[in-house]
Amino acid sequence: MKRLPVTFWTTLFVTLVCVALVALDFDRSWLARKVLLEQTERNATNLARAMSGHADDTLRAADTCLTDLEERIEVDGTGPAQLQRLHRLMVDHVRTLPQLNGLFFYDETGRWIVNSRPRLDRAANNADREYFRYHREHRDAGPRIGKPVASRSTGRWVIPLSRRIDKPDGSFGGVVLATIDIEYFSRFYAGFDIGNNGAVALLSDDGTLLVRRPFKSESVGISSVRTPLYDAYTRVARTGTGEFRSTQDGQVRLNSYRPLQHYPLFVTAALSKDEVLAHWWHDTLVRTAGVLLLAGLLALFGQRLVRQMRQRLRAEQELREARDVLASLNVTLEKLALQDGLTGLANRRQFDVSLGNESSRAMRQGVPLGLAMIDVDHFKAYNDRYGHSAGDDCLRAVARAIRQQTPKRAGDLAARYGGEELAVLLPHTDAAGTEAVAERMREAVAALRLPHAGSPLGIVTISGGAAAIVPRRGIDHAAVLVEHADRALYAAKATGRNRVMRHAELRET
Ligand SMILES: Nc1nc2c(ncn2[C@@H]2O[C@H](COP(=O)(O)OP(=O)(O)OP(=O)(O)O)[C@@H](O)[C@H]2O)c(=O)[nH]1
Repeated sequence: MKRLPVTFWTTLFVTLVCVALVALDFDRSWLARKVLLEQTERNATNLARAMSGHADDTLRAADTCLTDLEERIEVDGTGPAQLQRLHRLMVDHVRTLPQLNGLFFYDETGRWIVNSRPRLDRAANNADREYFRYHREHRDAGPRIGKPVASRSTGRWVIPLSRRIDKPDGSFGGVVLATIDIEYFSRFYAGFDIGNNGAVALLSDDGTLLVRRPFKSESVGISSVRTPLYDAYTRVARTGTGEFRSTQDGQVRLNSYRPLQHYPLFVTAALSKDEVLAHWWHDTLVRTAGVLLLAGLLALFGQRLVRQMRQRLRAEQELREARDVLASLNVTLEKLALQDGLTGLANRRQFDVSLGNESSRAMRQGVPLGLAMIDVDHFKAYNDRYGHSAGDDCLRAVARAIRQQTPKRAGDLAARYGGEELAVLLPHTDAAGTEAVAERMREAVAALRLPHAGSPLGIVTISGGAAAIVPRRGIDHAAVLVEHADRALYAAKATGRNRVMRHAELRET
């Protein structure tokens, strides 16, 4: 499988980190929102429970007064002394129970008989009130909670709580009424922290709105039957929570609703979802902006890093290629510098270096160093007859034959010494050995049988001069060796060519 480049992994890593950052932040925000909404729902439920208990207690205290009054009227009658006592009792109750706006007793015609007010308006008549008509027509003994009305005696909004009075014969004997101040509930509800857009309300089971915060007098007594909240209360469950849009102000709220324990009423506490989530939105937007900025910076740095890595990798690749080109160029240059272009043998420069090195080595080791100087016979004539280019070909052929005959020991070197003159350096070789090698070379060239009309033999031949010395310190042995070999070559030329001569002095060494 192809290995993916490091830039790919870096890009992948940076991308993953960025995505993980954003995903973690999103998850955290969503969890915070969930927790906040759950907390809000719990708050609304606790509020509804407190309201329900409070309303129950409020009504029960008022109802207890009514039961007390009912019993006294039915047992003691309504003589002047009894009425006076009833008046005192009513005043007492209203003083001690802050929720009570007033206590009243009307006879069977609706006439005001006694109440908790200091002055009694005997001309007033409440026979037209809904609760009065109800008790006149129904015999049930339980208390009745009526629709809120503006009190005739005080002008304040009150909730009527009433009970029927029976005469000893069981016929209708009038109504005792407690009016409960809506203000009392409003004051209690004002103490709740429901934010700016929260709402709480007390409603009767028939859907009539009794008290609401925020308070609007035109809302008191209206019907909530066609609201999603009432629908849920009557059709789904009498205790529950839900998200409903208010028909009063159009706000979506988290509602918790529950009935009163002893009276046909229910309460609802509703907290505005938008308001609850406003802080969360603010926090989330600020943090998300931060996280996005961070991720953006990371991506930017990552991108720069990857670009730099790419550039570096490209530069490294280019460097490697340049180095390879340079290396091969160097090899070529080296070869060019050390090789003779025409014959492919070592050039004069390499010959001189090798001669110096081998001479020193031979001196250190005390061994002989042999040198054969070789020259093509009558080469001028060859050139003249066959042309310079053919002369070059001839030189190449001679060089090839000499290279083939050059021993392959370390240090053995065949070189073009200059013009048509060649030199063969043979370390560890004495004069006889050198002569033998040169002789083999001569034979090999003759065996080529290259035609040479300018030569008495009719073929290309070579002459060789062989010499060897054991170099000693203090003398330029290299120069001496070349001179000896040259002299031997000269002798070979002088004595007829196509032969190899050994330098005479060497025989003495
Ligand atoms: N074609 C060709 N000729 C060369 C080259 N180098 C030297 N020569 C020729 O080799 C000839 C050498 O001639 P000489 O040194 O006078 O002697 P020769 O004709 O070989 O006669 P002997 O050496 O006495 O047998 C000259 O004519 C040079 O021009 C070369 O690279 N190519």
